[in-house]
Amino acid sequence: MERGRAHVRAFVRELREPALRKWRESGGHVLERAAPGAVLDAYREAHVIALCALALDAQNSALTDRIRERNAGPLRGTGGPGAPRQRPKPAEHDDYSDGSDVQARLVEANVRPGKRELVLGAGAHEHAGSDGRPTRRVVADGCASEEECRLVVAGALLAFAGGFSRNGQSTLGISPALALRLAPATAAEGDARACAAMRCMYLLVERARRRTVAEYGLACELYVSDAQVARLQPVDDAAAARGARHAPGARGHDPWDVGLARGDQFSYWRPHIDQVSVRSYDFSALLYLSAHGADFGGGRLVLHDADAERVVLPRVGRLVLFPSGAESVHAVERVTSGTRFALTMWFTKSARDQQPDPEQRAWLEWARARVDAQPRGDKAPPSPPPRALHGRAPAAAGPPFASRLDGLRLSALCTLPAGDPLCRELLGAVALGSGSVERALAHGVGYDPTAVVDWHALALNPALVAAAAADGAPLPDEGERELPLLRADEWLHPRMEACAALLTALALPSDRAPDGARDGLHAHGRVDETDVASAGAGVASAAVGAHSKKPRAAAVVDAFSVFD
Ligand SMILES: O=C(O)CCC(=O)C(=O)O
Ligand SMILES: [Fe+2]
Repeated sequence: MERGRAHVRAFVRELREPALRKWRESGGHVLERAAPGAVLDAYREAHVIALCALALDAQNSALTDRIRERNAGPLRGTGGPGAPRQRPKPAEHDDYSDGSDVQARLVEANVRPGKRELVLGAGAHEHAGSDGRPTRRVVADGCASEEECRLVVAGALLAFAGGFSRNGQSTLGISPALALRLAPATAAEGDARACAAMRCMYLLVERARRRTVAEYGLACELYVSDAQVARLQPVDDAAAARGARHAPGARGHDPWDVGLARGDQFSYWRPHIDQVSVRSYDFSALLYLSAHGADFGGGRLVLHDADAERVVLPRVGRLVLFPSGAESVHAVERVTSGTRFALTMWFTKSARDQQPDPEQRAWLEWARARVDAQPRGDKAPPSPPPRALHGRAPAAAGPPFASRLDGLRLSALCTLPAGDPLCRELLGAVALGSGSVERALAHGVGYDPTAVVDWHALALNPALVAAAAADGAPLPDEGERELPLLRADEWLHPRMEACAALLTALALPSDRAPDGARDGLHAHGRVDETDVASAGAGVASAAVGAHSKKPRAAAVVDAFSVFD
């Protein structure tokens, strides 16, 4: 084990510089400009670890491919777990109508060169909108502090680690799934630091919701319909035209260019009406987390009104509000350099269309109570909510997860998007105890609950590695840079073993394939088939020639991949 750990440490040390470079390219430069503190350092370290894990996964799959080639006959065309996946092509949406005649007509009428341009400064602005009807837009500065904005960016970066983006755009839904991913359950009660970014996101959404109620003098209740962190980066036209996915900052494919984050199929620079995408949206709210000019070039918000283009320049902590309907045809100008981060929110008057997740509601209520406590100067802010899920309290008092590992497993599972049926089922299962999680998996992805569950397989998920580091890892300080990395070796170690085993297998003469691969694995020592399956399902299946029997772990991993 010690020798293995030394390898992991050497590996991480070697990858540290390129991983840090990647962190900057994926948006970390926004944080560096503002001299990050200890918490942000921890998020950056977690990101570096997640990227190292991703690089290992990339190595694993490259090796897997080579072994599959070597073992060509029996494995070719079987569509086994290691085979390239056929993903459905996203629908083309660039005819500017989305099936909406109103949007098509208003874009045609209002998006044209030569219009005068007016910059909207801070304040409330009343004027005729895109459809000529009077409307009110609000630009409010200082709605979030620099520190809050940086924390949200740090958390989002961690969640985006190694993820693809589409058309330079990545979005991160703020949901219970993300809550579990960024704030493993064991940290929720005791360690505010680990879930600081998540709480901050909820707090800011709630602040924006209240501000919208106040600015529009609403007598009715207003609910959160959707909320996400959006990252925009420059993208080259040819790739965008192909709808290609990019690793942020990458020019071609590199070891980091793997991931699970969802890209958005829309081009953000395309003029649109928010209500056309989701009918129940009543108000759109944007809280900018990085600054036009300082953090990125381009990226201005443009409202295409009948008489003029009204432009908003994003600044850190600046909130923009506008009704989501036909009065607000808008687009974001292309980002030409750097990284633009925004918290994008949509509110609805319809109780039916609010975000339905019970845990999220519990967190929102907590956030509301916290906002209430602030002006009163209460010394003790309310404690975070218990994890009430699907109307059921956790099985026992105290933390709902028996161990830290339990929390981490579930945080990995919960990288599924909120609203996804499997995600729902899993979240519901959390409330009932881990036996039900297995049953939910059995139902959702054909996981075999009677087999011995090898949860270690979930170490494949970069979020889990990141969570391991974010969850209570000692904060690095000068001279102790490696502390979180040492903890990460638990998670990286099995993958290192798998890589080494595969290399051994590759060195064997090809006439011994496919058994050669299996022998190679055993020859490597401590690695038996179970270990290898736990280190990488795709790797294992190719390496041991188990193409006809889908390993359990692969079933779980596939479940993630269909949603990305
Ligand atoms: O980020 C912005 O300024 C606007 C984003 C937007 O229009 C959208 O996400 O629908
Ligand atoms: Fe929009």
